[in-house]
Amino acid sequence: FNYKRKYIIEWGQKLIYPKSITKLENLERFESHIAKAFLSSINVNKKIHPEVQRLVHLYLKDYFESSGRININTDDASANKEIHISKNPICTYRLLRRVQTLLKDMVFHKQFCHNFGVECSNVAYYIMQYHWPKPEDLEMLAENILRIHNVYDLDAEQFTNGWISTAGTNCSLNSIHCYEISFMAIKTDQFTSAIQWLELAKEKTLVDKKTSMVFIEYLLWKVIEQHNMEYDESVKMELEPVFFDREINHIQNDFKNATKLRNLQYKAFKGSKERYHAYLNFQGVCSGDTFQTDKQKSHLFCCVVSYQEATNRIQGSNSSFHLSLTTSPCKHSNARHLEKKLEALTGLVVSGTAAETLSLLSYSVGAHLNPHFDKLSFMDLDKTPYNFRLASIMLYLSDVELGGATVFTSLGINAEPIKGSLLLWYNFFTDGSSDFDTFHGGCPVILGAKWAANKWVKYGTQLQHKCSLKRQERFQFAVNNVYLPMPSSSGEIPRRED
Ligand SMILES: O=C(O)CCC(=O)C(=O)O
Ligand SMILES: [Fe+2]
Repeated sequence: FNYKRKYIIEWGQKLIYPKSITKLENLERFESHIAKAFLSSINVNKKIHPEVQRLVHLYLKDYFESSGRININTDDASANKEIHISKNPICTYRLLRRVQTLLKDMVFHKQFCHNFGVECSNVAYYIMQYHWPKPEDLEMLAENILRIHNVYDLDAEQFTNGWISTAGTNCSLNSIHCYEISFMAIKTDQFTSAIQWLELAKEKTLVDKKTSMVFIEYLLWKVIEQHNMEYDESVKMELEPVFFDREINHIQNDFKNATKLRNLQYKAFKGSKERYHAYLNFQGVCSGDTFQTDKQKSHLFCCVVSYQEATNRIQGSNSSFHLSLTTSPCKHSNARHLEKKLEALTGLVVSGTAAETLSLLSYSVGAHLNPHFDKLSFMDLDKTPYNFRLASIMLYLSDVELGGATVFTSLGINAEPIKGSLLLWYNFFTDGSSDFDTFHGGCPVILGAKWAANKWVKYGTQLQHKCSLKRQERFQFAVNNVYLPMPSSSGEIPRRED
């Protein structure tokens, strides 16, 4: 029992907030309860210490200003148990920041527990289990926001005002938040982004007066100098770090007339199979671009097969982005059921040692996975061809509101995650050589959460698969023991749905 307790606490502490969907959701639920409790006790209340009262008001104001909804009516927002905040990167930033600063300041006031006994004990109980969000949590979330902004090339003003795509919320960022995000950009040498976020901070300061304009301007001056120092015409087409296409003048918003190298470079290297250009193509394809010819498109198969129950039970695990549960074989009785379905679906043996144990993935807002090959397992110490991953089967366990596609950067394919569907590809050709077109990654989740699972099928035991002496021929897909029709020379494939 003791061992288990220790394990749970350590596990909880290791998983930092921005990576863990379940932790973020728990924090959101906890906060909605505590906000409701504050509201009711502050209305009834007795004598509250004026400073505590000020802190509680500050906290509640922030909470109701960024509760993840468009129409806020106080009761509705705190009573509703639905998850809103942790599905939106801006709301999540506000949530973590509020708990880390405002709630902590309030709880640590020496009069707080005298005035709010029940709430005091509830916070203590929560913190025992999950710990306070740390500055690193907020930094990671700021990086996620920068990533979403960069990869999808979003309009910064709309984004910071709570509009993402067609989804609006009441969560917005003020001048201090924009400054904090620019600071993260400086810290990670993303000077182009830092300039944009500082300009935003400057504009917002004019209205909200929350930061020192002089300080922001000074910082902006320094960042522009840094950008200009590192900018050099001759490195324009080198991919790192990312700059604008010219030096920036020290006049307001001059960056708006500069082209982002991200876009120039993408134009120049779109579709390039060079590994060096993969991230550029990742950004393009994540943003919805595809660059296949019709003939190439015709090689993609889409078939509907009956496939339902197996995925539901796996949800709810405390796995975080790319922290997969590969080390513990799934003992669930559904596991064999799932394996059987996968075997029928693919014609591959996926049970026992023929495949790796199912591994779970989860992506919270802003989380992503850089482009890579699957062909080698990082878990297996024995890196012989027996353990190579012949095929990757990826199951989508959830829908994602926005973003989170799986993209193949040299093929220019973009697969949207759809709950209950799976994506299957071979990492090798039938002659045993690697298929370099399988370079792929997971796009940042913009809104919502993404749950997926991987079943990697090992090369070793798939002897029933015909090998070939022909160079670079692709394996066929055997669904329910029937090989799917391959494209004809005209590129046409008969459609098959069963
Ligand atoms: O989440 C995705 O879309 C890709 C995941 C992946 O490629 C992997 O886990 O190896
Ligand atoms: Fe992968």
